[in-house]
Amino acid sequence: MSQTTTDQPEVRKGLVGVYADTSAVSKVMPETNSLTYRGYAVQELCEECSFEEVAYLLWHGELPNQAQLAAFKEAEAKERPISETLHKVIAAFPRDAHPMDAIRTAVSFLGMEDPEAGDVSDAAQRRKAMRLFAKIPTCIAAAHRASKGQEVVAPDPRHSFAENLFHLVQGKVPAPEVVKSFDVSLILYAEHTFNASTFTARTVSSTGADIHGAITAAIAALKGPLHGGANEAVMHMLKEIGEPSKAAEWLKGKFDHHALVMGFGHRVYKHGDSRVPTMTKYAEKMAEVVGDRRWMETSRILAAEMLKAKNIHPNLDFPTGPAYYLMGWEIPLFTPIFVASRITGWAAHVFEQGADNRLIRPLSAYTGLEQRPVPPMSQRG
Ligand SMILES: CC(=O)SCCNC(=O)CCNC(=O)[C@H](O)C(C)(C)COP(=O)(O)OP(=O)(O)OC[C@H]1O[C@@H](n2cnc3c(N)ncnc32)[C@H](O)[C@@H]1OP(=O)(O)O
Ligand SMILES: O=C([O-])CC(=O)C(=O)O
Repeated sequence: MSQTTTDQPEVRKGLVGVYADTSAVSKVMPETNSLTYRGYAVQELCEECSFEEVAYLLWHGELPNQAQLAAFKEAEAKERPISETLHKVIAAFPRDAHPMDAIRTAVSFLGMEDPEAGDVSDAAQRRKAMRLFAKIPTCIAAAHRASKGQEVVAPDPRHSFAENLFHLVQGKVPAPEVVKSFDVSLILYAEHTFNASTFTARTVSSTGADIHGAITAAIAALKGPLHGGANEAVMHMLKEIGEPSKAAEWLKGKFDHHALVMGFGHRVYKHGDSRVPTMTKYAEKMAEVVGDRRWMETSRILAAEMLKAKNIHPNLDFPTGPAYYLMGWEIPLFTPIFVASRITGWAAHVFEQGADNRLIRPLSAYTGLEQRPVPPMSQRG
Protein backbone atom coordinates (compact mmCIF):
# COMPACT_ATOMS: atom_id res chain seq x y z
CA MET A 1 0.00 0.00 0.00
CA SER A 2 1.30 3.50 -0.77
CA GLN A 3 2.35 5.55 2.23
CA THR A 4 2.89 9.27 1.80
CA THR A 5 3.30 12.07 4.27
CA THR A 6 3.99 15.68 3.37
CA ASP A 7 7.76 15.31 3.90
CA GLN A 8 8.15 11.62 2.91
CA PRO A 9 8.61 10.24 -0.58
CA GLU A 10 6.05 7.69 -1.77
CA VAL A 11 6.86 4.21 -0.49
CA ARG A 12 5.40 1.11 -2.17
CA LYS A 13 5.55 -1.34 0.72
CA GLY A 14 6.42 -4.84 -0.54
CA LEU A 15 7.21 -3.15 -3.90
CA VAL A 16 3.54 -3.70 -4.80
CA GLY A 17 2.89 -2.70 -8.40
CA VAL A 18 6.51 -1.59 -9.02
CA TYR A 19 8.20 -2.48 -12.32
CA ALA A 20 11.81 -3.09 -11.24
CA ASP A 21 13.20 -3.96 -14.71
CA THR A 22 12.26 -5.42 -18.07
CA SER A 23 12.35 -9.17 -18.73
CA ALA A 24 11.79 -11.38 -21.77
CA VAL A 25 11.69 -14.67 -19.86
CA SER A 26 8.01 -14.93 -18.98
CA LYS A 27 4.84 -12.85 -18.83
CA VAL A 28 2.07 -12.99 -16.22
CA MET A 29 -1.25 -11.60 -17.44
CA PRO A 30 -3.44 -11.36 -14.34
CA GLU A 31 -6.36 -9.83 -16.24
CA THR A 32 -6.74 -13.09 -18.22
CA ASN A 33 -5.24 -15.46 -15.60
CA SER A 34 -2.57 -16.46 -18.08
CA LEU A 35 1.16 -17.03 -18.18
CA THR A 36 3.62 -17.49 -21.04
CA TYR A 37 7.24 -18.67 -21.03
CA ARG A 38 9.13 -17.03 -23.91
CA GLY A 39 5.77 -16.46 -25.60
CA TYR A 40 4.32 -19.95 -25.19
CA ALA A 41 1.23 -20.55 -23.02
CA VAL A 42 2.28 -22.59 -20.01
CA GLN A 43 -0.76 -24.91 -20.34
CA GLU A 44 0.30 -25.77 -23.88
CA LEU A 45 3.88 -26.41 -22.79
CA CYS A 46 2.55 -28.79 -20.11
CA GLU A 47 0.64 -30.85 -22.67
CA GLU A 48 3.16 -30.74 -25.53
CA CYS A 49 6.61 -30.65 -23.95
CA SER A 50 8.85 -32.31 -21.37
CA PHE A 51 10.36 -30.38 -18.46
CA GLU A 52 13.78 -30.62 -20.15
CA GLU A 53 12.39 -28.91 -23.29
CA VAL A 54 10.98 -26.14 -21.11
CA ALA A 55 14.29 -25.74 -19.25
CA TYR A 56 16.04 -25.38 -22.63
CA LEU A 57 13.40 -22.85 -23.72
CA LEU A 58 13.89 -20.73 -20.61
CA TRP A 59 17.68 -20.68 -21.01
CA HIS A 60 17.91 -20.28 -24.79
CA GLY A 61 14.73 -18.40 -25.68
CA GLU A 62 13.56 -21.04 -28.22
CA LEU A 63 12.33 -24.61 -27.97
CA PRO A 64 15.04 -27.16 -28.85
CA ASN A 65 15.05 -29.28 -31.99
CA GLN A 66 15.70 -32.99 -31.55
CA ALA A 67 19.51 -32.72 -31.69
CA GLN A 68 19.58 -29.73 -29.31
CA LEU A 69 17.32 -31.54 -26.84
CA ALA A 70 19.45 -34.70 -27.00
CA ALA A 71 22.61 -32.66 -26.31
CA PHE A 72 20.92 -30.78 -23.45
CA LYS A 73 19.69 -34.00 -21.83
CA GLU A 74 23.08 -35.65 -22.24
CA ALA A 75 24.86 -32.70 -20.62
CA GLU A 76 22.40 -32.73 -17.71
CA ALA A 77 22.64 -36.51 -17.18
CA LYS A 78 26.46 -36.36 -17.23
CA GLU A 79 26.60 -33.69 -14.51
CA ARG A 80 24.33 -35.48 -12.00
CA PRO A 81 26.96 -37.12 -9.74
CA ILE A 82 28.36 -35.10 -6.81
CA SER A 83 31.82 -35.39 -5.23
CA GLU A 84 32.70 -37.77 -2.42
CA THR A 85 33.52 -34.70 -0.32
CA LEU A 86 30.03 -33.29 -0.77
CA HIS A 87 28.52 -36.69 0.01
CA LYS A 88 30.46 -36.63 3.30
CA VAL A 89 29.41 -33.05 4.06
CA ILE A 90 25.75 -33.92 3.44
CA ALA A 91 26.02 -37.06 5.57
CA ALA A 92 27.24 -34.82 8.42
CA PHE A 93 24.18 -32.51 8.32
CA PRO A 94 22.02 -32.68 11.46
CA ARG A 95 19.47 -35.48 10.93
CA ASP A 96 16.57 -33.17 11.72
CA ALA A 97 17.73 -30.34 9.43
CA HIS A 98 14.97 -29.07 7.16
CA PRO A 99 15.61 -30.33 3.59
CA MET A 100 15.47 -26.70 2.36
CA ASP A 101 18.34 -25.81 4.68
CA ALA A 102 20.17 -28.90 3.46
CA ILE A 103 19.80 -28.04 -0.23
CA ARG A 104 20.70 -24.38 0.42
CA THR A 105 23.90 -25.46 2.15
CA ALA A 106 24.72 -28.06 -0.50
CA VAL A 107 24.31 -25.49 -3.30
CA SER A 108 26.54 -23.07 -1.41
CA PHE A 109 29.15 -25.84 -1.06
CA LEU A 110 28.92 -26.64 -4.78
CA GLY A 111 30.00 -23.03 -5.38
CA MET A 112 33.29 -23.66 -3.55
CA GLU A 113 33.91 -26.87 -5.52
CA ASP A 114 32.98 -25.41 -8.89
CA PRO A 115 35.80 -25.81 -11.44
CA GLU A 116 35.11 -22.29 -12.75
CA ALA A 117 34.67 -20.54 -9.39
CA GLY A 118 35.37 -16.84 -9.84
CA ASP A 119 34.40 -16.74 -13.54
CA VAL A 120 31.12 -14.89 -13.98
CA SER A 121 31.22 -14.62 -17.78
CA ASP A 122 27.95 -15.57 -19.48
CA ALA A 123 29.43 -18.80 -20.86
CA ALA A 124 30.74 -19.86 -17.44
CA GLN A 125 27.49 -18.94 -15.67
CA ARG A 126 25.58 -21.12 -18.16
CA ARG A 127 27.89 -24.10 -17.58
CA LYS A 128 27.55 -23.60 -13.81
CA ALA A 129 23.75 -23.45 -14.16
CA MET A 130 23.76 -26.81 -15.96
CA ARG A 131 25.91 -28.34 -13.24
CA LEU A 132 23.59 -26.97 -10.54
CA PHE A 133 20.44 -28.09 -12.39
CA ALA A 134 21.84 -31.63 -12.68
CA LYS A 135 23.28 -31.90 -9.17
CA ILE A 136 20.42 -30.39 -7.13
CA PRO A 137 18.28 -33.60 -7.25
CA THR A 138 21.33 -35.66 -6.24
CA CYS A 139 21.90 -33.37 -3.24
CA ILE A 140 18.21 -33.33 -2.24
CA ALA A 141 18.09 -37.13 -2.35
CA ALA A 142 21.42 -37.62 -0.56
CA ALA A 143 20.32 -35.34 2.30
CA HIS A 144 16.91 -36.98 2.52
CA ARG A 145 18.30 -40.51 2.56
CA ALA A 146 21.06 -39.61 5.03
CA SER A 147 18.45 -38.11 7.40
CA LYS A 148 16.70 -41.49 7.40
CA GLY A 149 19.88 -43.53 7.69
CA GLN A 150 19.35 -44.96 4.19
CA GLU A 151 22.01 -45.78 1.58
CA VAL A 152 22.51 -43.16 -1.11
CA VAL A 153 21.24 -44.14 -4.59
CA ALA A 154 23.41 -43.19 -7.60
CA PRO A 155 21.78 -41.06 -10.33
CA ASP A 156 20.77 -42.98 -13.45
CA PRO A 157 21.69 -41.22 -16.73
CA ARG A 158 19.09 -43.26 -18.65
CA HIS A 159 16.26 -41.59 -16.74
CA SER A 160 14.60 -38.28 -17.59
CA PHE A 161 14.98 -35.47 -15.04
CA ALA A 162 11.62 -36.32 -13.44
CA GLU A 163 12.22 -40.07 -13.44
CA ASN A 164 15.68 -39.58 -11.95
CA LEU A 165 14.25 -37.60 -9.02
CA PHE A 166 11.86 -40.46 -8.20
CA HIS A 167 14.69 -42.96 -8.60
CA LEU A 168 17.08 -40.99 -6.34
CA VAL A 169 14.61 -40.31 -3.53
CA GLN A 170 12.01 -43.06 -3.65
CA GLY A 171 14.31 -45.75 -5.09
CA LYS A 172 11.92 -46.52 -7.98
CA VAL A 173 10.28 -44.89 -10.97
CA PRO A 174 6.46 -44.94 -10.81
CA ALA A 175 3.93 -45.50 -13.63
CA PRO A 176 4.18 -43.15 -16.66
CA GLU A 177 1.02 -41.22 -15.71
CA VAL A 178 2.55 -40.39 -12.32
CA VAL A 179 5.82 -39.29 -13.96
CA LYS A 180 3.81 -37.15 -16.42
CA SER A 181 1.90 -35.42 -13.60
CA PHE A 182 5.18 -34.75 -11.82
CA ASP A 183 6.78 -33.44 -15.03
CA VAL A 184 3.81 -31.07 -15.45
CA SER A 185 4.31 -29.77 -11.90
CA LEU A 186 7.99 -29.11 -12.69
CA ILE A 187 6.99 -27.14 -15.81
CA LEU A 188 4.46 -25.10 -13.82
CA TYR A 189 6.95 -24.37 -11.03
CA ALA A 190 9.79 -23.46 -13.42
CA GLU A 191 9.32 -19.72 -13.81
CA HIS A 192 7.15 -16.82 -12.65
CA THR A 193 8.61 -13.37 -13.44
CA PHE A 194 9.86 -11.26 -10.50
CA ASN A 195 8.59 -13.40 -7.59
CA ALA A 196 10.49 -12.97 -4.29
CA SER A 197 13.09 -15.71 -4.86
CA THR A 198 13.80 -14.73 -8.48
CA PHE A 199 14.14 -11.08 -7.52
CA THR A 200 16.54 -12.18 -4.77
CA ALA A 201 18.62 -14.09 -7.33
CA ARG A 202 18.70 -11.06 -9.62
CA THR A 203 19.66 -8.75 -6.74
CA VAL A 204 22.60 -10.98 -5.77
CA SER A 205 23.64 -11.29 -9.43
CA SER A 206 23.47 -7.54 -9.90
CA THR A 207 26.43 -7.14 -7.53
CA GLY A 208 28.58 -9.25 -9.88
CA ALA A 209 28.40 -12.28 -7.58
CA ASP A 210 28.32 -15.75 -9.13
CA ILE A 211 25.29 -17.91 -9.82
CA HIS A 212 25.92 -20.19 -6.83
CA GLY A 213 25.52 -17.20 -4.50
CA ALA A 214 22.39 -16.07 -6.35
CA ILE A 215 20.78 -19.52 -6.19
CA THR A 216 21.75 -20.04 -2.53
CA ALA A 217 19.98 -16.78 -1.66
CA ALA A 218 17.00 -17.65 -3.86
CA ILE A 219 16.58 -20.98 -2.04
CA ALA A 220 16.57 -19.11 1.28
CA ALA A 221 13.80 -16.85 -0.05
CA LEU A 222 11.77 -19.75 -1.46
CA LYS A 223 11.69 -21.55 1.88
CA GLY A 224 9.35 -19.01 3.47
CA PRO A 225 5.71 -20.06 3.94
CA LEU A 226 4.47 -16.96 2.11
CA HIS A 227 6.34 -18.19 -1.00
CA GLY A 228 7.41 -21.77 -1.89
CA GLY A 229 7.04 -23.15 1.61
CA ALA A 230 3.28 -22.91 1.18
CA ASN A 231 3.10 -26.24 -0.70
CA GLU A 232 4.22 -28.06 2.47
CA ALA A 233 1.87 -25.96 4.62
CA VAL A 234 -1.06 -26.89 2.34
CA MET A 235 -0.56 -30.59 2.90
CA HIS A 236 -0.16 -30.13 6.66
CA MET A 237 -3.43 -28.19 6.58
CA LEU A 238 -5.26 -30.92 4.61
CA LYS A 239 -3.99 -33.56 7.05
CA GLU A 240 -5.02 -31.45 10.03
CA ILE A 241 -8.55 -31.12 8.59
CA GLY A 242 -8.56 -34.88 8.02
CA GLU A 243 -11.95 -35.42 6.38
CA PRO A 244 -13.82 -33.42 3.69
CA SER A 245 -16.83 -33.17 6.02
CA LYS A 246 -14.72 -31.11 8.46
CA ALA A 247 -13.36 -28.63 5.89
CA ALA A 248 -16.03 -25.91 6.10
CA GLU A 249 -16.05 -25.87 9.90
CA TRP A 250 -12.23 -25.82 10.03
CA LEU A 251 -12.12 -22.87 7.65
CA LYS A 252 -14.67 -20.94 9.70
CA GLY A 253 -12.35 -21.33 12.70
CA LYS A 254 -9.53 -19.77 10.65
CA PHE A 255 -11.76 -16.86 9.62
CA ASP A 256 -12.73 -16.30 13.28
CA HIS A 257 -9.01 -15.92 14.10
CA HIS A 258 -8.25 -13.82 10.98
CA ALA A 259 -5.63 -16.43 10.11
CA LEU A 260 -3.97 -16.90 6.73
CA VAL A 261 -5.11 -19.97 4.82
CA MET A 262 -2.09 -21.47 3.09
CA GLY A 263 -2.19 -21.99 -0.66
CA PHE A 264 -4.59 -19.08 -1.18
CA GLY A 265 -3.99 -15.56 -2.45
CA HIS A 266 -1.34 -14.17 -4.74
CA ARG A 267 0.47 -10.87 -5.10
CA VAL A 268 -0.21 -10.61 -8.83
CA TYR A 269 -3.21 -12.82 -9.63
CA LYS A 270 -6.34 -11.54 -7.92
CA HIS A 271 -8.86 -13.54 -10.02
CA GLY A 272 -7.12 -16.93 -10.07
CA ASP A 273 -3.64 -18.35 -10.67
CA SER A 274 -3.06 -19.32 -14.34
CA ARG A 275 -1.41 -22.60 -13.31
CA VAL A 276 -4.05 -23.90 -10.92
CA PRO A 277 -6.49 -25.47 -13.46
CA THR A 278 -3.71 -27.53 -15.09
CA MET A 279 -2.19 -28.65 -11.79
CA THR A 280 -5.64 -29.45 -10.36
CA LYS A 281 -6.37 -31.65 -13.40
CA TYR A 282 -3.15 -33.61 -12.82
CA ALA A 283 -3.71 -33.77 -9.03
CA GLU A 284 -7.16 -35.28 -9.76
CA LYS A 285 -5.43 -37.86 -11.96
CA MET A 286 -3.17 -38.76 -9.06
CA ALA A 287 -6.20 -39.17 -6.77
CA GLU A 288 -7.67 -41.59 -9.35
CA VAL A 289 -4.41 -43.53 -9.71
CA VAL A 290 -4.02 -43.89 -5.94
CA GLY A 291 -7.76 -44.41 -5.37
CA ASP A 292 -7.95 -41.81 -2.61
CA ARG A 293 -10.18 -38.77 -3.29
CA ARG A 294 -10.09 -37.43 0.29
CA TRP A 295 -7.50 -34.68 -0.23
CA MET A 296 -8.94 -33.41 -3.49
CA GLU A 297 -12.46 -33.39 -2.09
CA THR A 298 -11.29 -31.44 0.99
CA SER A 299 -9.43 -29.07 -1.38
CA ARG A 300 -12.55 -28.57 -3.51
CA ILE A 301 -14.61 -27.57 -0.46
CA LEU A 302 -11.91 -25.23 0.87
CA ALA A 303 -11.57 -23.48 -2.50
CA ALA A 304 -15.34 -23.03 -2.85
CA GLU A 305 -15.71 -21.71 0.72
CA MET A 306 -12.72 -19.33 0.38
CA LEU A 307 -14.18 -17.90 -2.80
CA LYS A 308 -17.63 -17.50 -1.27
CA ALA A 309 -16.46 -15.94 2.00
CA LYS A 310 -13.35 -13.96 0.94
CA ASN A 311 -13.27 -13.92 -2.86
CA ILE A 312 -9.71 -15.31 -2.65
CA HIS A 313 -8.54 -17.94 -5.15
CA PRO A 314 -6.02 -20.77 -4.65
CA ASN A 315 -2.43 -20.43 -5.92
CA LEU A 316 -0.22 -23.12 -7.51
CA ASP A 317 0.90 -24.47 -4.13
CA PHE A 318 -2.68 -25.48 -3.34
CA PRO A 319 -3.11 -28.34 -5.86
CA THR A 320 0.61 -29.21 -5.85
CA GLY A 321 0.58 -30.08 -2.13
CA PRO A 322 -1.93 -32.98 -2.42
CA ALA A 323 -0.58 -33.98 -5.86
CA TYR A 324 2.92 -34.48 -4.42
CA TYR A 325 1.54 -36.34 -1.40
CA LEU A 326 -0.38 -38.69 -3.67
CA MET A 327 2.79 -39.26 -5.72
CA GLY A 328 4.48 -40.55 -2.60
CA TRP A 329 6.70 -37.55 -1.80
CA GLU A 330 7.25 -36.85 1.89
CA ILE A 331 5.99 -33.38 2.85
CA PRO A 332 9.40 -31.82 3.76
CA LEU A 333 10.54 -32.56 0.19
CA PHE A 334 7.82 -30.49 -1.48
CA THR A 335 9.69 -27.18 -1.41
CA PRO A 336 13.07 -28.75 -2.34
CA ILE A 337 11.28 -30.19 -5.42
CA PHE A 338 10.18 -26.62 -6.18
CA VAL A 339 13.90 -25.70 -6.04
CA ALA A 340 14.77 -28.51 -8.48
CA SER A 341 12.34 -26.92 -10.95
CA ARG A 342 12.75 -23.18 -10.24
CA ILE A 343 16.55 -23.35 -10.70
CA THR A 344 15.68 -23.16 -14.41
CA GLY A 345 13.79 -19.87 -14.06
CA TRP A 346 16.27 -18.44 -11.56
CA ALA A 347 19.16 -19.20 -13.91
CA ALA A 348 17.35 -17.66 -16.91
CA HIS A 349 16.99 -14.45 -14.86
CA VAL A 350 20.63 -14.55 -13.75
CA PHE A 351 21.68 -14.74 -17.44
CA GLU A 352 19.31 -11.90 -18.31
CA GLN A 353 20.52 -9.73 -15.41
CA GLY A 354 24.15 -10.35 -16.41
CA ALA A 355 23.51 -9.44 -20.05
CA ASP A 356 22.39 -5.89 -19.18
CA ASN A 357 23.38 -5.38 -15.56
CA ARG A 358 22.80 -2.45 -13.28
CA LEU A 359 23.26 -2.79 -9.52
CA ILE A 360 19.87 -3.22 -7.80
CA ARG A 361 19.78 -0.72 -5.00
CA PRO A 362 16.50 0.99 -4.10
CA LEU A 363 16.03 3.79 -1.55
CA SER A 364 14.56 3.72 1.92
CA ALA A 365 12.44 6.57 3.31
CA TYR A 366 13.96 7.30 6.72
CA THR A 367 11.57 7.39 9.68
CA GLY A 368 14.12 7.33 12.53
CA LEU A 369 15.37 10.09 14.83
CA GLU A 370 16.78 13.37 13.56
CA GLN A 371 20.58 13.68 13.58
CA ARG A 372 21.92 14.15 17.13
CA PRO A 373 25.31 14.33 18.91
CA VAL A 374 26.91 11.16 20.36
CA PRO A 375 26.72 11.49 24.18
CA PRO A 376 29.78 10.52 26.25
CA MET A 377 29.47 7.14 28.08
CA SER A 378 28.94 8.92 31.44
CA GLN A 379 25.77 10.56 30.16
CA ARG A 380 24.09 7.44 28.71
CA GLY A 381 21.11 6.08 30.67
C1 LIG B 1 4.35 -20.17 -5.45
C2 LIG B 1 3.94 -19.07 -4.52
O1 LIG B 1 4.79 -18.46 -3.92
S1 LIG B 1 2.32 -18.65 -4.45
C3 LIG B 1 2.08 -17.93 -2.85
C4 LIG B 1 2.14 -18.98 -1.77
N1 LIG B 1 1.84 -18.40 -0.45
C5 LIG B 1 0.72 -18.73 0.25
O2 LIG B 1 -0.13 -19.51 -0.17
C6 LIG B 1 0.59 -18.10 1.61
C7 LIG B 1 -0.81 -17.51 1.85
N2 LIG B 1 -1.03 -16.31 1.06
C8 LIG B 1 -0.56 -15.11 1.47
O3 LIG B 1 0.06 -14.96 2.53
C9 LIG B 1 -0.76 -13.92 0.54
O4 LIG B 1 -1.90 -14.11 -0.26
C10 LIG B 1 0.46 -13.65 -0.36
C11 LIG B 1 1.72 -13.44 0.50
C12 LIG B 1 0.70 -14.80 -1.32
C13 LIG B 1 0.20 -12.39 -1.19
O5 LIG B 1 0.18 -11.31 -0.30
P1 LIG B 1 -0.31 -9.85 -0.73
O6 LIG B 1 -0.16 -9.64 -2.17
O7 LIG B 1 0.41 -8.88 0.15
O8 LIG B 1 -1.86 -9.97 -0.40
P2 LIG B 1 -2.71 -8.92 0.38
O9 LIG B 1 -2.21 -8.84 1.79
O10 LIG B 1 -2.74 -7.67 -0.40
O11 LIG B 1 -4.12 -9.60 0.39
C14 LIG B 1 -5.34 -8.86 0.33
C15 LIG B 1 -6.26 -9.29 1.44
O12 LIG B 1 -6.51 -10.68 1.34
C16 LIG B 1 -6.15 -11.34 2.54
N3 LIG B 1 -5.50 -12.61 2.20
C17 LIG B 1 -4.59 -12.81 1.23
N4 LIG B 1 -4.21 -14.09 1.22
C18 LIG B 1 -4.91 -14.70 2.20
C19 LIG B 1 -4.94 -16.02 2.66
N5 LIG B 1 -4.15 -16.96 2.12
N6 LIG B 1 -5.76 -16.33 3.70
C20 LIG B 1 -6.53 -15.38 4.25
N7 LIG B 1 -6.54 -14.10 3.84
C21 LIG B 1 -5.73 -13.77 2.82
C22 LIG B 1 -5.14 -10.43 3.20
O13 LIG B 1 -5.07 -10.64 4.59
C23 LIG B 1 -5.69 -9.08 2.85
O14 LIG B 1 -6.76 -8.81 3.70
P3 LIG B 1 -7.02 -7.30 4.26
O15 LIG B 1 -7.26 -6.48 3.04
O16 LIG B 1 -8.20 -7.47 5.15
O17 LIG B 1 -5.76 -6.92 4.97
O1 LIG C 1 4.85 -14.93 -8.41
C1 LIG C 1 4.87 -14.99 -7.17
O2 LIG C 1 4.89 -13.99 -6.42
C2 LIG C 1 4.86 -16.32 -6.49
C3 LIG C 1 4.62 -17.44 -7.42
O3 LIG C 1 3.50 -17.73 -7.78
C4 LIG C 1 5.78 -18.15 -7.95
O4 LIG C 1 6.92 -17.77 -7.66
O5 LIG C 1 5.57 -19.12 -8.70
